[in-house]
Amino acid sequence: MDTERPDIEVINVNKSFGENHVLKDFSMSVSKGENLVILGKSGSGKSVLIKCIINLIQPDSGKIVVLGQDISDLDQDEIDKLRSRIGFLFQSNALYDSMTVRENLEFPLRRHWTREQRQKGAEPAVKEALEDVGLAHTIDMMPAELSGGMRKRIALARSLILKPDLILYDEPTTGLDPATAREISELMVSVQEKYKATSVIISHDMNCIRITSNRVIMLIDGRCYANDTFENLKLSKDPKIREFFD
Ligand SMILES: Nc1ncnc2c1ncn2[C@@H]1O[C@H](COP(=O)(O)OP(=O)(O)OP(=O)(O)O)[C@@H](O)[C@H]1O
Repeated sequence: MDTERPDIEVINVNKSFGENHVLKDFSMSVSKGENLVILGKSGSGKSVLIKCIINLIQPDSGKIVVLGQDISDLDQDEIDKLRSRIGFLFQSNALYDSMTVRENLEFPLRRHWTREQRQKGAEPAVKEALEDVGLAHTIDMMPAELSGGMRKRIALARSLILKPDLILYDEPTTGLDPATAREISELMVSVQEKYKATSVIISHDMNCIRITSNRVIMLIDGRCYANDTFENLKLSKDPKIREFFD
Protein backbone atom coordinates (compact mmCIF):
# COMPACT_ATOMS: atom_id res chain seq x y z
CA MET A 1 0.00 0.00 0.00
CA ASP A 2 1.20 3.52 -0.83
CA THR A 3 1.54 5.26 2.54
CA GLU A 4 3.18 8.40 1.17
CA ARG A 5 1.31 11.57 2.02
CA PRO A 6 -0.48 13.18 -0.97
CA ASP A 7 1.15 16.34 -2.37
CA ILE A 8 -2.18 18.18 -2.14
CA GLU A 9 -5.00 17.57 0.33
CA VAL A 10 -8.12 19.71 0.17
CA ILE A 11 -10.45 18.80 3.01
CA ASN A 12 -14.06 20.02 3.29
CA VAL A 13 -13.32 23.43 1.86
CA ASN A 14 -16.07 26.04 1.63
CA LYS A 15 -15.71 29.33 -0.18
CA SER A 16 -18.42 31.92 -0.83
CA PHE A 17 -18.38 35.37 -2.35
CA GLY A 18 -21.47 37.00 -0.81
CA GLU A 19 -24.41 34.79 -1.71
CA ASN A 20 -22.37 32.88 -4.27
CA HIS A 21 -21.36 29.60 -2.59
CA VAL A 22 -18.62 28.50 -4.99
CA LEU A 23 -16.95 25.56 -3.18
CA LYS A 24 -19.22 23.42 -1.00
CA ASP A 25 -17.49 21.06 1.37
CA PHE A 26 -15.09 20.31 -1.47
CA SER A 27 -12.44 17.64 -0.87
CA MET A 28 -9.77 16.12 -3.07
CA SER A 29 -6.25 14.80 -2.85
CA VAL A 30 -3.47 14.54 -5.41
CA SER A 31 -0.79 11.88 -5.03
CA LYS A 32 2.87 12.45 -5.67
CA GLY A 33 3.63 12.26 -9.40
CA GLU A 34 -0.01 12.25 -10.40
CA ASN A 35 -1.49 14.36 -13.23
CA LEU A 36 -4.93 15.39 -12.04
CA VAL A 37 -7.33 17.29 -14.29
CA ILE A 38 -10.08 19.49 -12.88
CA LEU A 39 -12.94 19.73 -15.32
CA GLY A 40 -15.93 21.99 -14.85
CA LYS A 41 -18.02 24.54 -16.69
CA SER A 42 -17.08 28.19 -16.85
CA GLY A 43 -17.70 29.76 -13.44
CA SER A 44 -17.77 26.42 -11.59
CA GLY A 45 -14.90 27.43 -9.30
CA LYS A 46 -11.82 25.82 -10.85
CA SER A 47 -9.71 28.98 -10.59
CA VAL A 48 -10.99 29.68 -7.08
CA LEU A 49 -9.88 26.19 -6.07
CA ILE A 50 -6.39 26.67 -7.56
CA LYS A 51 -6.13 30.09 -5.87
CA CYS A 52 -7.06 28.49 -2.54
CA ILE A 53 -4.30 25.88 -3.06
CA ILE A 54 -1.66 28.61 -3.47
CA ASN A 55 -3.23 30.77 -0.75
CA LEU A 56 -4.17 33.68 -3.02
CA ILE A 57 -7.71 33.17 -1.71
CA GLN A 58 -8.45 31.94 1.81
CA PRO A 59 -11.27 29.41 2.24
CA ASP A 60 -14.09 30.23 4.68
CA SER A 61 -13.65 26.81 6.26
CA GLY A 62 -11.84 23.53 5.71
CA LYS A 63 -8.20 22.66 5.46
CA ILE A 64 -5.61 22.64 2.67
CA VAL A 65 -2.29 20.83 2.97
CA VAL A 66 0.26 21.41 0.18
CA LEU A 67 3.54 19.48 0.05
CA GLY A 68 2.97 18.44 3.64
CA GLN A 69 2.27 21.94 4.98
CA ASP A 70 -1.09 23.20 6.26
CA ILE A 71 -1.15 26.50 4.37
CA SER A 72 -3.27 28.29 6.97
CA ASP A 73 -0.37 27.90 9.44
CA LEU A 74 2.22 29.59 7.21
CA ASP A 75 3.50 33.17 7.39
CA GLN A 76 4.27 35.17 4.23
CA ASP A 77 7.91 34.01 4.04
CA GLU A 78 6.85 30.38 4.35
CA ILE A 79 4.16 30.89 1.68
CA ASP A 80 6.79 32.42 -0.65
CA LYS A 81 9.08 29.47 -0.02
CA LEU A 82 6.27 27.02 -0.72
CA ARG A 83 5.33 28.88 -3.92
CA SER A 84 8.93 28.60 -5.11
CA ARG A 85 8.35 24.83 -5.21
CA ILE A 86 5.27 25.30 -7.42
CA GLY A 87 5.40 26.05 -11.15
CA PHE A 88 2.50 27.93 -12.73
CA LEU A 89 1.49 27.92 -16.34
CA PHE A 90 -1.05 30.70 -16.81
CA GLN A 91 -3.56 30.79 -19.63
CA SER A 92 -2.07 34.14 -20.70
CA ASN A 93 1.52 32.76 -20.43
CA ALA A 94 2.40 35.94 -18.46
CA LEU A 95 5.67 36.48 -20.34
CA TYR A 96 7.27 39.93 -20.19
CA ASP A 97 7.13 41.31 -23.73
CA SER A 98 10.02 43.73 -23.17
CA MET A 99 12.39 40.97 -22.02
CA THR A 100 14.19 38.32 -24.08
CA VAL A 101 13.40 34.65 -23.58
CA ARG A 102 16.58 34.37 -21.49
CA GLU A 103 15.53 37.28 -19.23
CA ASN A 104 12.01 35.88 -18.85
CA LEU A 105 13.47 32.57 -17.68
CA GLU A 106 16.00 34.21 -15.37
CA PHE A 107 13.26 36.12 -13.61
CA PRO A 108 12.02 33.39 -11.22
CA LEU A 109 15.63 32.26 -10.66
CA ARG A 110 16.66 35.68 -9.41
CA ARG A 111 13.79 35.70 -6.91
CA HIS A 112 14.53 32.24 -5.54
CA TRP A 113 18.24 31.91 -6.28
CA THR A 114 19.88 29.14 -4.23
CA ARG A 115 23.55 29.42 -3.28
CA GLU A 116 24.44 26.66 -5.74
CA GLN A 117 22.59 28.40 -8.58
CA ARG A 118 24.24 31.72 -7.75
CA GLN A 119 27.64 30.07 -8.10
CA LYS A 120 26.80 28.38 -11.37
CA GLY A 121 24.99 31.39 -12.85
CA ALA A 122 21.63 31.28 -14.60
CA GLU A 123 22.88 30.01 -17.97
CA PRO A 124 22.84 26.21 -17.32
CA ALA A 125 19.35 26.29 -15.79
CA VAL A 126 17.96 28.50 -18.58
CA LYS A 127 19.47 26.25 -21.25
CA GLU A 128 18.22 23.07 -19.63
CA ALA A 129 14.66 24.40 -19.31
CA LEU A 130 14.69 25.56 -22.94
CA GLU A 131 16.05 22.20 -24.09
CA ASP A 132 13.22 20.49 -22.16
CA VAL A 133 10.71 22.30 -24.35
CA GLY A 134 12.73 22.00 -27.58
CA LEU A 135 13.43 25.72 -27.95
CA ALA A 136 17.12 26.19 -27.06
CA HIS A 137 17.60 28.31 -30.20
CA THR A 138 15.16 31.01 -29.04
CA ILE A 139 17.22 32.10 -26.03
CA ASP A 140 17.94 35.60 -27.35
CA MET A 141 14.61 36.18 -29.07
CA MET A 142 11.76 38.39 -27.89
CA PRO A 143 8.34 36.83 -27.10
CA ALA A 144 6.75 38.83 -29.96
CA GLU A 145 8.97 36.97 -32.45
CA LEU A 146 7.51 33.60 -31.40
CA SER A 147 4.30 31.78 -32.37
CA GLY A 148 1.53 31.15 -29.83
CA GLY A 149 2.66 27.55 -29.36
CA MET A 150 6.29 28.62 -28.87
CA ARG A 151 5.26 31.24 -26.30
CA LYS A 152 3.37 28.53 -24.43
CA ARG A 153 6.49 26.36 -24.46
CA ILE A 154 8.60 29.24 -23.16
CA ALA A 155 6.06 29.83 -20.38
CA LEU A 156 6.29 26.12 -19.55
CA ALA A 157 10.10 26.32 -19.53
CA ARG A 158 9.88 29.24 -17.11
CA SER A 159 7.59 27.24 -14.81
CA LEU A 160 10.19 24.41 -14.83
CA ILE A 161 13.24 26.50 -14.10
CA LEU A 162 13.09 26.05 -10.33
CA LYS A 163 12.50 22.30 -10.76
CA PRO A 164 9.07 22.42 -9.13
CA ASP A 165 7.55 19.63 -7.08
CA LEU A 166 4.13 20.73 -8.21
CA ILE A 167 2.95 22.31 -11.48
CA LEU A 168 -0.40 24.05 -11.83
CA TYR A 169 -1.68 24.49 -15.37
CA ASP A 170 -4.56 26.88 -16.10
CA GLU A 171 -6.14 25.90 -19.43
CA PRO A 172 -2.79 25.16 -21.06
CA THR A 173 -4.13 24.59 -24.58
CA THR A 174 -6.78 27.33 -24.82
CA GLY A 175 -6.30 29.49 -27.92
CA LEU A 176 -3.99 27.03 -29.67
CA ASP A 177 -4.80 25.18 -32.89
CA PRO A 178 -5.50 21.43 -32.43
CA ALA A 179 -2.06 20.26 -33.62
CA THR A 180 -0.21 22.70 -31.36
CA ALA A 181 -2.56 21.88 -28.47
CA ARG A 182 -1.65 18.23 -28.91
CA GLU A 183 2.09 19.04 -28.93
CA ILE A 184 1.74 21.02 -25.70
CA SER A 185 -0.24 18.18 -24.08
CA GLU A 186 2.44 15.67 -25.07
CA LEU A 187 5.12 18.01 -23.77
CA MET A 188 3.32 18.21 -20.41
CA VAL A 189 3.52 14.42 -20.18
CA SER A 190 7.23 14.33 -21.03
CA VAL A 191 7.96 17.09 -18.52
CA GLN A 192 6.06 15.13 -15.89
CA GLU A 193 8.15 12.05 -16.65
CA LYS A 194 11.42 13.97 -16.39
CA TYR A 195 10.68 16.04 -13.28
CA LYS A 196 8.39 13.53 -11.53
CA ALA A 197 6.33 16.59 -10.65
CA THR A 198 2.75 16.40 -9.46
CA SER A 199 0.39 18.31 -11.75
CA VAL A 200 -3.02 19.89 -11.41
CA ILE A 201 -4.45 20.84 -14.77
CA ILE A 202 -7.54 22.96 -15.36
CA SER A 203 -8.83 22.21 -18.81
CA HIS A 204 -11.92 21.65 -20.92
CA ASP A 205 -9.91 20.42 -23.91
CA MET A 206 -10.93 16.76 -24.01
CA ASN A 207 -7.93 15.83 -26.14
CA CYS A 208 -5.55 17.48 -23.68
CA ILE A 209 -7.32 15.70 -20.80
CA ARG A 210 -7.11 12.33 -22.56
CA ILE A 211 -3.37 12.76 -23.18
CA THR A 212 -2.32 14.25 -19.85
CA SER A 213 -4.61 12.96 -17.10
CA ASN A 214 -4.13 10.05 -14.75
CA ARG A 215 -7.42 11.04 -13.11
CA VAL A 216 -10.17 13.60 -13.61
CA ILE A 217 -12.24 15.43 -11.01
CA MET A 218 -15.47 17.01 -12.19
CA LEU A 219 -16.37 20.13 -10.28
CA ILE A 220 -20.12 20.63 -10.52
CA ASP A 221 -22.24 22.82 -8.19
CA GLY A 222 -19.25 23.39 -5.94
CA ARG A 223 -18.74 19.69 -5.27
CA CYS A 224 -16.60 16.89 -6.53
CA TYR A 225 -19.28 15.31 -8.73
CA ALA A 226 -17.08 12.62 -10.26
CA ASN A 227 -13.57 11.37 -9.64
CA ASP A 228 -12.34 8.76 -12.11
CA THR A 229 -10.08 8.10 -15.07
CA PHE A 230 -10.81 9.81 -18.40
CA GLU A 231 -11.55 6.43 -19.98
CA ASN A 232 -14.13 5.50 -17.32
CA LEU A 233 -15.79 8.91 -17.41
CA LYS A 234 -16.03 8.68 -21.18
CA LEU A 235 -18.17 5.54 -20.78
CA SER A 236 -20.49 7.14 -18.21
CA LYS A 237 -24.18 7.49 -19.06
CA ASP A 238 -24.72 10.23 -16.46
CA PRO A 239 -26.12 13.23 -18.42
CA LYS A 240 -24.04 15.76 -16.42
CA ILE A 241 -20.87 13.88 -17.33
CA ARG A 242 -21.95 13.21 -20.93
CA GLU A 243 -22.31 16.96 -21.51
CA PHE A 244 -18.52 17.25 -21.53
CA PHE A 245 -17.98 14.41 -23.98
CA ASP A 246 -20.83 14.84 -26.48
N1 LIG B 1 -12.46 37.53 -6.16
C1 LIG B 1 -13.71 37.20 -6.42
N2 LIG B 1 -14.74 37.95 -5.94
C2 LIG B 1 -16.02 37.62 -6.15
N3 LIG B 1 -16.41 36.55 -6.87
C3 LIG B 1 -15.45 35.77 -7.38
C4 LIG B 1 -14.06 36.05 -7.20
N4 LIG B 1 -13.33 35.09 -7.82
C5 LIG B 1 -14.24 34.26 -8.38
N5 LIG B 1 -15.49 34.66 -8.11
C6 LIG B 1 -16.71 33.96 -8.55
O1 LIG B 1 -16.55 32.58 -8.26
C7 LIG B 1 -17.17 31.78 -9.27
C8 LIG B 1 -16.12 30.79 -9.81
O2 LIG B 1 -15.14 31.51 -10.53
P1 LIG B 1 -13.87 30.80 -11.18
O3 LIG B 1 -13.04 31.88 -11.78
O4 LIG B 1 -13.23 29.90 -10.20
O5 LIG B 1 -14.53 29.93 -12.34
P2 LIG B 1 -13.82 28.91 -13.35
O6 LIG B 1 -14.45 27.58 -13.13
O7 LIG B 1 -12.35 29.02 -13.21
O8 LIG B 1 -14.33 29.51 -14.74
P3 LIG B 1 -13.59 29.67 -16.17
O9 LIG B 1 -13.56 28.29 -16.78
O10 LIG B 1 -14.52 30.58 -16.92
O11 LIG B 1 -12.24 30.26 -15.92
C9 LIG B 1 -17.70 32.75 -10.32
O12 LIG B 1 -19.09 32.91 -10.07
C10 LIG B 1 -16.95 34.03 -10.05
O13 LIG B 1 -17.73 35.15 -10.40
